[in-house]
Amino acid sequence: MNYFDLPKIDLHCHLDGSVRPQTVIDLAKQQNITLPSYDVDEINALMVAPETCPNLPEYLSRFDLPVSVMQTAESLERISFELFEDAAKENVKYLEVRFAPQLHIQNGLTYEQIIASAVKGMKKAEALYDIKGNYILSMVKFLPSDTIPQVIDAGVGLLNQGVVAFDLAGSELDGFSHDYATFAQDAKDKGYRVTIHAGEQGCGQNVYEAISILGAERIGHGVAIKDHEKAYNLVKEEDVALETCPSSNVQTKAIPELAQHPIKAFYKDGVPVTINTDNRTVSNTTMTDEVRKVMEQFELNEEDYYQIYKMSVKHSFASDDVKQALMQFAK
Ligand SMILES: O=c1[nH]cnc2c1ncn2[C@@H]1O[C@H](CO)[C@@H](O)[C@H]1O
Ligand SMILES: [Zn+2]
Repeated sequence: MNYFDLPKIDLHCHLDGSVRPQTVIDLAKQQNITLPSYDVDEINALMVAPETCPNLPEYLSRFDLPVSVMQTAESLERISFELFEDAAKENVKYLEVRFAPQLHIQNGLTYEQIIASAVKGMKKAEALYDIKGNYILSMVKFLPSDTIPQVIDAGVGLLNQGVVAFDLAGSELDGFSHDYATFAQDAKDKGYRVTIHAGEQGCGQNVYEAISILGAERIGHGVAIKDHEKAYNLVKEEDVALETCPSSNVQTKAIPELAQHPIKAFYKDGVPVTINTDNRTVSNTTMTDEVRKVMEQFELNEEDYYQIYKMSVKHSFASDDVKQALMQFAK
């Protein structure tokens, strides 16, 4: 099967984890930011996480460098454009990108400016390439939560015009959902869809709570439900799609090795699964690579692929028109 040519959908991709190394260098020079090196391979090596990290926090440390150059409207717009361009060039037809506006205020940008810049870059790419997209606003749990309502409000003006959903990202402590219930409710009341990182580093109970307390319609990763019957059953009952990111899951030790990824068992048992990159640079991957890895490791065929593709369409936060167009690519 030609994985490059397949139409692909990525529902879980972080902007700051998917920056071209050369762009980090260009932007640092423009902004007079000192880098540890100006060699593209060395910068790349600093941004790519090891194939197996000791843990998720070690993986997350790789975001500091790209985030340092993502503090202006121009840089956010450029990085957003380039991410959509890179994805379009490998036949990704629909891409939901997430990022944390809270991480981009170091030079005084407002949350509105930050969100608008990312959306502007996406729209430029949509006009040029055969790709559609949307933005998900991630709230990072390692920052104080008091600014979350401001981020939610800042995105409302672009809701369903480039912004679609609310997410929680960052390291995962047991029981975190209890601390974010009012924020997720606020987002839902204002028209956001909800996806939550859960069951990645943490336990299956976190997935159960992300759905039952935060109203998650999709779960980022969710691998831990394999050991948690209550969460597993709730995911099935509520038809919550798992945003699976195979390479990232190996790197962060969410699973010991790809062969032990539960994606095939989930798929065969009717759990809605999708295949995604998580971070194109930090995980040193592409959608083509992620699809290839899953298909070859688990001996899935073209029919299986299109089943998964259709699940991605169904569970995407795209408009009905876009979903209909995406279905045209399916066999
Ligand atoms: O796999 C992941 N799990 C949890 N948090 C993540 C993952 N990848 C990235 N981020 C976090 O999300 C922020 C916004 O994009 C990133 O800065 C990083 O801290
Ligand atoms: Zn993620």
